[in-house]
Amino acid sequence: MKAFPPASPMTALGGDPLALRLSERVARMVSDLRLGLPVVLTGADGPAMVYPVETLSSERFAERGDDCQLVVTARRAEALRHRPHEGEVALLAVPSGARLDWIQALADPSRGMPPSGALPQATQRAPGVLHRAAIRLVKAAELLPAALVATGADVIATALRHDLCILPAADALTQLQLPRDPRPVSNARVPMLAARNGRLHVFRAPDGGAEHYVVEVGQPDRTRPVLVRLHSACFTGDVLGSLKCDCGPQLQAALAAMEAEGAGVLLYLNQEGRGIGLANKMRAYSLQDQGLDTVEANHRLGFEDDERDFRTGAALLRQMGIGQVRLMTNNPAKIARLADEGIDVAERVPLKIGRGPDNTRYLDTKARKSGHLLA
Ligand SMILES: Nc1nc2c(ncn2[C@@H]2O[C@H](COP(=O)(O)OP(=O)(O)OP(=O)(O)O)[C@@H](O)[C@H]2O)c(=O)[nH]1
Ligand SMILES: [Zn+2]
Repeated sequence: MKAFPPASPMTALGGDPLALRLSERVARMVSDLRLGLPVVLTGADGPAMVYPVETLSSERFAERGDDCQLVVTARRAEALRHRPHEGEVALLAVPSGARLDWIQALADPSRGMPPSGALPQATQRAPGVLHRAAIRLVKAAELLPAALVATGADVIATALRHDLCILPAADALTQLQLPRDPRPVSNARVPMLAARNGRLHVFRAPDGGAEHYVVEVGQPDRTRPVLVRLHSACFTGDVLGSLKCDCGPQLQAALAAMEAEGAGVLLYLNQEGRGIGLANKMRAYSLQDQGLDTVEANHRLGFEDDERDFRTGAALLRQMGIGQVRLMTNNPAKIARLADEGIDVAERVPLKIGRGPDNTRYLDTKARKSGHLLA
């Protein structure tokens, strides 16, 4: 077998500054998958070509080779009426004559459930690190959480011939699980309707991933707990004024409370749709229009209820020099995650606003299933 590029985390530290770091290689993989390109992961059973189900073209699908399996999350496998899976992912058989349409329908509930006779069988093989890494990669690309994994003798040769990204699956998985500490880029004064004395700080992930924003109101006293809101991006609620959730009113009320107290910090975390991305959130909304609640819809798509990583929020607070907070939230998980990261949550400040006829079911589901506090 031809040698393929080494990719240990030390790659770039040894000497050559142009050598790609592991984080950069993983970031490239994520962009390639969004483009519909395959990437190669190597594991205990050899190398495998990993194809993103959502963005795959039929021409590329036709080149996949015979030994091919569909990797989905355990949640999606259960939605496809497979027995409960213990691990994070499940492996389903792809018959050699399978059509791309059929595979995409298995990944995408908006295409309707295939008839029971057309559901795939589980494979005899147990999923491993390579399959977990494949799912984490497509999730990081904010695609439907499904990938085709194809093995064969010439995977590495093909990858080298076509300049495809190659990485050991274990390294990719480790990298994807690391916190991504954003770095400050720029900041400037932004007077807002709700808070005149505002300053917007832009932070960027070192791997080129999503930017996150910190809105600082006034000049918070860092020696005492700072009034803080961790707000996750909600294009529909924050920008469009959607009535399906309470995000827009919460955002404005948090800024107004900071203005009233004279100081505070709002983190605007770009983890749209509780971390699944806007396209998947709209898929979840379609499922909600068919009667599923917000948690069931995420599960039907193959996601967990909440895919956010609040380590980013803690890192932003540290960057802003804030160690103690009075957190504006109804979500106890946010308090727990910040505390895990060493942030002292001195007080929870409830943020009850924006309930209406269009979001009653959503807010009640969050209270019943996700532990949100009603008072
Ligand atoms: N997947 C999914 N995400 C949703 C849905 N409705 C709203 N969201 C997202 O949920 C997130 C709401 O985040 P936050 O405002 O931080 O709220 P929270 O976790 O409920 O907690 P608090 O508001 O602090 O009590 C945003 O990222 C929204 O885009 C939905 O039905 N499905
Ligand atoms: Zn919202």
